[in-house]
Amino acid sequence: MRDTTATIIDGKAFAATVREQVAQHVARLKADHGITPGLAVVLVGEDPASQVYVRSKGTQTTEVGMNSYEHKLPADTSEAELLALIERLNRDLSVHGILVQLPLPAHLDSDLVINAIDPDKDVDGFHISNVGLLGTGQKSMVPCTPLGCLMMLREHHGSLSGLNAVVVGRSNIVGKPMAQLLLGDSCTVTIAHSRSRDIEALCRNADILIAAVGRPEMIDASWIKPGATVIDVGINRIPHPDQPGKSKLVGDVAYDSAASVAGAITPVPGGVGPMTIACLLANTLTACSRAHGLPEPDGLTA
Ligand SMILES: NC(=O)C1=CN([C@@H]2O[C@H](COP(=O)(O)OP(=O)(O)OC[C@H]3O[C@@H](n4cnc5c(N)ncnc54)[C@H](OP(=O)(O)O)[C@@H]3O)[C@@H](O)[C@H]2O)C=CC1
Ligand SMILES: Nc1nc(=O)c2c([nH]1)NC[C@@H]1CN(c3ccc(C(=O)N[C@@H](CCC(=O)O)C(=O)O)cc3)C=[N+]21
Repeated sequence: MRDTTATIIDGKAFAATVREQVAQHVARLKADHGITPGLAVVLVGEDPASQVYVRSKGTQTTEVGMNSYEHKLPADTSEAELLALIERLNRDLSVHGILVQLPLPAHLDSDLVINAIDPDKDVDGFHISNVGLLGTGQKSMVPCTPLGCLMMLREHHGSLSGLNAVVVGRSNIVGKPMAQLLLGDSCTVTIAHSRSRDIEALCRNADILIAAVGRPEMIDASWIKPGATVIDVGINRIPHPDQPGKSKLVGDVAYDSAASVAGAITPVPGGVGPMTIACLLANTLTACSRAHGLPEPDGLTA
């Protein structure tokens, strides 16, 4: 039995250092070139959780010195209206990054909408061109959540080469791009999902375990190899156990249990979430630098 508990990987603190780097680059772009990066965020409908998230993106965007453009459209917006807005943002030279908040209302085809974004402005990295570029190891826009996870892993481990990585979840926005990035850093990658057999045993083989499932506290100590690094992507709001009527944010990992076995672990909140937003700002800066033919910031891309 290990008598130590895991190192906490502090995503909140790391995100603050990423934002500080972004802010310094933005200040230089302004001073030397008179350019201010701009991020447009499009929200369709009134999902309260999405509204909170969009608001915090807007605040952090202006805090690092970028322009933030928020477009809030009613839930019954037609596909043609949304595509017309995206076309306008594609042509707008003051907009370097475009993010369409997902999920979209059911009457809108999210693949069609995402693929209408200019791939060079696709700061989420969800456009099929960026997915293809990432999959073939070419320069692309890298999805923010997996990029944030990769940054924390590189910071903690140095090299990831040869490590066994297990990604639980195969979504287009987290699981699959995460697996591509880990493969790019020479991990041996396994992707597990709802049909995987003996998923606990697969996970117990992981030096790096990424949980991106959306099931509150599904993964506990018994799934984890002693000393492994655990990255918890899950954001689940559950009824508060002690305070009736209140809610609580938990990950896909049972934190206390997992921390008794893992070597390092990210908390929820304060882990992957803040890094996601910091990487969105980093991607916007990268997109702006590329658009103007200027050198890209070091250490902020994959
Ligand atoms: N921190 C952040 O910045 C972000 C956090 N999130 C959070 O991450 C989590 C995952 O998000 P996302 O990828 O969009 O979710 P999806 O619902 O799109 O994908 C979930 C994946 O988990 C798999 N899965 C579901 N149940 C099980 C199970 N019992 N055992 C094994 N695998 C299972 C699914 O498998 P199958 O394909 O077979 O159905 C699917 O591949 C959510 O909690 C979300 O809120 C998401 C984005 C950003
Ligand atoms: N086009 C698009 N791109 C996204 O990247 C995207 C999206 N749509 N839709 C929703 C998911 C979810 N997501 C989160 C980002 C940050 C936190 C975050 O900062 N969480 C804080 C806590 C926030 C709170 O207290 O509610 C934390 O974990 O510490 C959470 C969730 C990005 N997503």
